[in-house]
Amino acid sequence: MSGGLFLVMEGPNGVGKTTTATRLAERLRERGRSVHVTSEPSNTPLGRLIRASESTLSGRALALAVAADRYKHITDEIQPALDAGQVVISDRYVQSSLVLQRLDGLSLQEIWQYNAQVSPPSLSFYLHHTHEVLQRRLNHRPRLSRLEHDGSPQQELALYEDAFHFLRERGWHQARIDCQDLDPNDVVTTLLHHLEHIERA
Ligand SMILES: Nc1ncnc2c1ncn2[C@@H]1O[C@H](COP(=O)(O)OP(=O)(O)OP(=O)(O)O)[C@@H](O)[C@H]1O
Ligand SMILES: Cc1cn([C@H]2C[C@H](O)[C@@H](COP(=O)(O)O)O2)c(=O)[nH]c1=O
Repeated sequence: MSGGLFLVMEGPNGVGKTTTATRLAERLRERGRSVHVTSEPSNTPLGRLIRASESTLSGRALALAVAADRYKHITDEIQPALDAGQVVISDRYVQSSLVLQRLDGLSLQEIWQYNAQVSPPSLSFYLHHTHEVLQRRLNHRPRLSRLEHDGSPQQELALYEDAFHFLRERGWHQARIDCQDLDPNDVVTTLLHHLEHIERA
């Protein structure tokens, strides 16, 4: 992708994607960067429809709806921000589909078919934690989504590992961040080290 820098925050439910994306944006802004934080499903009528249909839209229909939202997200929001030289941080992207749609019964190959034409990010951060901590965080939530309820942190972690290897074989730039013993600021410091490395390259 041309222009700015396209970063993606991935990892199991409750690992800290949203927290980390927000704090990374703050730290980058302090360094004078212009940052656009976004998420998938997108904050558009289609993305909001997908979120609102979470309990009823499933399997192939959900996989296709999420992929359609992603292509529109790229053309309408991500690419224009990159063209304007911004750093774009997306809370969830393709690795999420390779996990969540698999939990919903699809194969990696089918999910990839729907996502094969997307723009690869400059760097995808895969946040990782122990299943015990993830389960504890989910236990504190007032309600769980259908996929959070149907899956488990252990299952999700195993599928995220598969997805990480699957994307690596396809040449995606990814960094696996072990968040154990790291508070949110430490996680962001680790991400910034990775960014310095890719921006030097
Ligand atoms: N590094 C961290 N250390 C301790 N707690 C954290 C850390 N990162 C996030 N948390 C806490 O974990 C909880 C889940 O964080 P967050 O909502 O950012 O996760 P998420 O991955 O975006 O979740 P979801 O995928 O379900 O939306 C929050 O209570 C947050 O404050
Ligand atoms: C990106 C993406 C999202 N989903 C679904 C799964 C959840 O219902 C929401 C994401 O909500 P969260 O607040 O970020 O946990 O969207 C999906 O099924 N597949 C995807 O690739």
